[in-house]
Amino acid sequence: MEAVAVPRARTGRAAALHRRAAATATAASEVLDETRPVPADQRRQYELADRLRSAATILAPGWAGAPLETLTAQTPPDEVPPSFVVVGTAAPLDDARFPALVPLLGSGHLTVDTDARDARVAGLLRAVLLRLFAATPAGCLLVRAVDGTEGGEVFAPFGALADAGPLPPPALDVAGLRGVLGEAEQWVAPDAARPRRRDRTLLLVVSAFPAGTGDAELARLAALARSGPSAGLHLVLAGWPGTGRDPLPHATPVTVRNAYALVGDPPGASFGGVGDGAAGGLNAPVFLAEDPPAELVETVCRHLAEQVEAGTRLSLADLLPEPGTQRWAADSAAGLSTTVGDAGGRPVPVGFTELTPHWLVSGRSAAGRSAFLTNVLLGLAARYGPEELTLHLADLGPGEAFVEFLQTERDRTWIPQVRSAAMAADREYVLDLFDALATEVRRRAEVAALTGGQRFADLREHLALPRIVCVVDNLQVLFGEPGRARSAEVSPGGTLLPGAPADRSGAARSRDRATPTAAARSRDGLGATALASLDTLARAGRAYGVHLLLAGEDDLGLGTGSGSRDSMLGQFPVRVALPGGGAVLEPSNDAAAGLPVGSAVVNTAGGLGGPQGATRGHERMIRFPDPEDAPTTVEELRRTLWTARPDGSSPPLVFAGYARPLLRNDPCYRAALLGRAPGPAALLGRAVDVARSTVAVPLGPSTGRNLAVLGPGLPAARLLATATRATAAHHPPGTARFVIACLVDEAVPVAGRLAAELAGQHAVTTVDRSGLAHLPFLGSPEEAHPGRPDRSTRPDTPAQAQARTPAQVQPAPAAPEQAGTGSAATGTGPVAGDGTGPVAAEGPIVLVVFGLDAPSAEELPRERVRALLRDGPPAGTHLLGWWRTTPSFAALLEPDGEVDKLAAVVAVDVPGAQLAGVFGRPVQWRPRPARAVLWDGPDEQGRVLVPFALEDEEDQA
Ligand SMILES: Nc1ncnc2c1ncn2[C@@H]1O[C@H](COP(=O)(O)OP(=O)(O)OP(=O)(O)O)[C@@H](O)[C@H]1O
Repeated sequence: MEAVAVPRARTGRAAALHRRAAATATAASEVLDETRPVPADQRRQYELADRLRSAATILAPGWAGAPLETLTAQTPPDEVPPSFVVVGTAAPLDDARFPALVPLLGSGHLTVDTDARDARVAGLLRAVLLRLFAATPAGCLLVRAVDGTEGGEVFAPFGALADAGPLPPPALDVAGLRGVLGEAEQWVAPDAARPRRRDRTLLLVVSAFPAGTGDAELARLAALARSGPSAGLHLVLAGWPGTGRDPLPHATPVTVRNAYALVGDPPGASFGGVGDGAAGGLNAPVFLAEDPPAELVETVCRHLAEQVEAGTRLSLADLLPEPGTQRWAADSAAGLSTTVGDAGGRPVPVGFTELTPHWLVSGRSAAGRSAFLTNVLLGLAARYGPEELTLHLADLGPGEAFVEFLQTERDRTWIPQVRSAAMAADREYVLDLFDALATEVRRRAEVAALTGGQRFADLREHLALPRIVCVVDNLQVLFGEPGRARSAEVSPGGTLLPGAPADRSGAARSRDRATPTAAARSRDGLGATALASLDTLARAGRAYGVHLLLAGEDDLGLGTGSGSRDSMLGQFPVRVALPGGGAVLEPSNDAAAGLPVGSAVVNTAGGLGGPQGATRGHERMIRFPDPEDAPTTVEELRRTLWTARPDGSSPPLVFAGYARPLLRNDPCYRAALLGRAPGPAALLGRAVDVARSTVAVPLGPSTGRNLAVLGPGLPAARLLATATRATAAHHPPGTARFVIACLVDEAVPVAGRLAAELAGQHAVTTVDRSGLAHLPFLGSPEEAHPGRPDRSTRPDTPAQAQARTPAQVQPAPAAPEQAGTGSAATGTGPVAGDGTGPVAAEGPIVLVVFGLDAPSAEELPRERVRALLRDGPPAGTHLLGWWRTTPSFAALLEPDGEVDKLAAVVAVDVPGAQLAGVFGRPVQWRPRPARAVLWDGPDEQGRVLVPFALEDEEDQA
């Protein structure tokens, strides 16, 4: 019984299980029926699949939709990005299949409900990315990826695209996701200043949302989805959380099932067709696109990277406003902004505003610093007119800089925003530039105070106030040793206009480079003064539209790398690190390591770094073009801007540290020749300053209005000769008398030429040493004033002197070569005291003596020379003298006497230490070629000047 009962029971249980299974199957099939595509009429399915296959070859040809096995890395892209891309194979029947296409680029987005931790989804993403990259012309598709899967390897096969730019390494965490969102938001933000390039598309791909992704990020994605398609932004989001959240706007949703996937309706359309009554979506199961072979992905990416590198070389035009946009349309009230380069296909703008007032740019020599600066300046000049922007440019390094902006001998156009420019500038020039800018800041501050403390943007409503950008390159020289960067004394161009470069050729940019040394760290007095001025200017300038762009090597001598968060450096939030320029970033920020030429790290947070691998909103790696590759663009831009310059614009004031000014071109000299000088003066050269002032020693009728030239060599003698020529020009021809004595052999040619040249204009008498000793105003008291007590060392009046001259002054030599030092009488010159030349009878007398320190000069009693210096000028006699040794001049000073009671002193090649004895205080000056320093007046700190070159100086050398 028992044996029978058991099978029965089992049978009963089996029957019950069967019934239950049948009921489950029925229930399951009811559920599945709701979702599984309902098989339609078979024949129709075959026909439809056939038609859809044909349609797919048209809608998604080649890389967009063809089977991968039919494609190779050499298969070319289409001319425009594909509108559709295949996501899998739809199979309404096992043997009726067609490619499942979705619209993406140009129209919408794609979401997948499952993330890439499911290998099929990872494969789908790689397949879609591969197809889109390969189907789009190189450089037109930019992808930003977020990979929240463990290990973050979903996009690893695309690594070759990282360096080239189209697909930077993916963001791996939520901070990175936010960075990518920020970038995408910028992409869609309407911004007139940098219109989007219409030939580029940004695709944001998320393989899985990183841990910590919250509602805020998802909401930002939804907002991007709404505005993206019309702005060229598209999203592919795997793991898009569907539950409790609306579908992503404008997206085609893909839902992954166990064996297949379902493709929902694309935005604004239905697969089912009108009136089909289907629940929506493609009415067929879709087998997702398979993971493409890794080698194919790598080959395609390598190929693409090469094309991007070669084919999308940036050109200067990419940084300028699009052709056809209105010139100088931008307003600088709120700030200036220009495109400095390109980050992964996106233009990168950087500005000068109150928040980012000043920039530091660093790069080693030949790192493209000039190229970067030129791009920035041309970009600004193209956007902001002269009423919005003024530029001051200075380069402390040797060589010709900023030539693109200035007049040359061959091309007289210039960039009209440039007010001043200096190449191979002296440190004193930059100091003067800072002073001039500080004065302008004070002026603006005063106006602001008068108008009730208005801000810059408001002030502009009352006043024409351009923003000012001051660029100083090779700033480290300012804090280094004086003269470290000096290279050439004479202009390489030889026949330069004063201060004008010979041409704008690239060859002129090859420089004799100065390398900063550790010694540069110890600032001298001038360096310390410069730093203090810079500090003041940086702080005060930001609120008044005065901006600094400081460039150079290493830390620019500012100590940025020391870790000190100095508050002055805090005024420079924008840091640009070119190759070798990582010192302007925070020490822990190694973003600039290994940069190639033509790229830079642009950081707007004072060089601060951020989490490794994360996309940093405040930092971009950019590429920038070499403007030398686009000479025509530069040329056309300069000409266009110059043509549009406001009426009355004058060219920039240019200082070229390697050039020597010529007397005949000097404006004060020309004015003197035309009788328009304010008073007699000796002109020495041009100051090392922004205004390019002529350095003059007025020779009025007051005590001590003489010139003492100190210096051991011929440059000092030449300076004396030129100063004398200039003095002569201040007197109408024939109204002055020049008495020239040369007591040292080496200056004989210089003195002779001078005498010959002046003889055509004035009475000139050349005397030797004994003639000098017997001059009425220098001789012994008895000789000078017979019968008069020697109170005074006052010389004869000019009339007295004139009365005595024929007897006591020897005529000038017949030819310059004959001017000598040995004999008492030296023959007759073309103009002499014999009344045969254009002789001045009553005019001032200028006594010019070369070599007042010579042993023969000892015949001149010191007290007589002193008296002449002190009392001669009121009586119309001025001494212009050259002392080769400083002590011989210092000996003329009375104890506690002030030098300015005797003469203005100009030193050529005399170290500061030797001058202390003359001025009674320490003098900081290291002589350098083609520079002199003038002290004229009791409080004079010494004015650095470039002495005039003699026209024939090279012959004489
Ligand atoms: N974006 C670029 N891509 C490729 N080459 C570049 C780029 N910019 C500049 N160069 C080239 O690099 C070299 C150095 O450029 P540049 O003169 O601008 O450097 P620099 O840093 O100013 O040099 P230095 O200050 O030492 O004179 C030049 O031959 C220039 O043509």
